[in-house]
Amino acid sequence: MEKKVHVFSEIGKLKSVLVHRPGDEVENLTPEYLERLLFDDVPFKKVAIEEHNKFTSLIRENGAEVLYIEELVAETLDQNPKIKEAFVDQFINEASVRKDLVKPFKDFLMKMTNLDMAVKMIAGTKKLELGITNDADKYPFIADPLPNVLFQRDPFASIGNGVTMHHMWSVTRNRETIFPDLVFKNHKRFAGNVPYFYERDWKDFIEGGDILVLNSETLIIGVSQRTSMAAIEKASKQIFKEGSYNKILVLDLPKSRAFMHLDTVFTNVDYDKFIVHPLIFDSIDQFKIFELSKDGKKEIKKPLVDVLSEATGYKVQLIKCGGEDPIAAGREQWNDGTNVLTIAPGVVIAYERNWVTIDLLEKAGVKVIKTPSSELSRGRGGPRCMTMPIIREDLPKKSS
Ligand SMILES: NC(=[NH2+])NCCC[C@H](N)C(=O)O
Repeated sequence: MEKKVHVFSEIGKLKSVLVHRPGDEVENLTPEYLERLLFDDVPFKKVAIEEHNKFTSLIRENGAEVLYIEELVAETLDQNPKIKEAFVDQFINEASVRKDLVKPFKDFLMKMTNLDMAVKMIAGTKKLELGITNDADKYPFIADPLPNVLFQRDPFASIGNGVTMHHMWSVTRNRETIFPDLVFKNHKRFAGNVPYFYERDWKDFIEGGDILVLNSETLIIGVSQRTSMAAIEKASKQIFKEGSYNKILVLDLPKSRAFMHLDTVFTNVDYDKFIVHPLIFDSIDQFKIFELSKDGKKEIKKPLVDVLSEATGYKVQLIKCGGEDPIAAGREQWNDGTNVLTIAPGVVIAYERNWVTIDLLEKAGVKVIKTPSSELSRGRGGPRCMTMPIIREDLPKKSS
């Protein structure tokens, strides 16, 4: 199978996926920085790494290649030594490093191996590490940590054979897209073969947690706290022109942190099955559905389940995260109960803590592979958020 980007569904057998194993960045957090850095707690690194290793070994055991963003960055720089300095300059510039620290920080990074440097860029650098102990300014970092690199779902999205490279909603997360942008433009495996449907320096914000590749004709994208309608409309022009797509269903969600992305309330787990938060299920009136096509945008005034049945060609079943119990629904949604990674039609990896939702999925005939999540869940992201598929097998064409 070709090695570039190939993702024409949310459920086709997963063959290659991008992740980041948590590192020192999750220990470069204190309560006062959590809100700005968009992390909800301070994970115990040792256990977070063990949990992540377990998660990736489950993916491998099920037949997919696991790629690490920090390794791809290092390989890209190994293959193209001439671009290293410009990349370091760009990183320093985007990290808003204080003027007088630019030179020592650049020397510090340039001396490292490419892999150590990529890992360090994600981890953040403390003034202490450069021997600065009595700075008048008490802010401890030269460059902030990037704890949300754990969530590879968001900085870009694989759509068909191309990607949308995102302008992310927050200043802190927007720095993350420098890594995949470097890789897709310069790594031998991808360079010249991955069309962009969105660029990181376009102004409207969009994030991968809102993008769901339903099949080879239809995408579903959420308008959320993180993704604006303007960005979707802009991306749609490129996608309709260069991709195989002719339709984007837009779900206009309530804008809040608990529902920051579409995949915190909605995921596709089988040909005819979606897992949804009761909010979507019960309050269909609280959000609007639009259809974008080459002919423009129109509102669709039909229940979500009918819209999905039409788009998939199956009689769609919606499975409620947390079932009928509003406490279980609220708790499990907060811990990413809807945020499962589908690794083949009807087979998902889920956080084992969300047992009410897991039980309902199993009753609906979905195979659930459980993965531990005490520490991984502290950043508010689940198995889907932690992964960006690079290759999925195509789904068989539906005969009827
Ligand atoms: N696709 C997702 N739901 N990603 C979750 C990202 C969580 C992350 N802490 C943030 O606020 O951005």
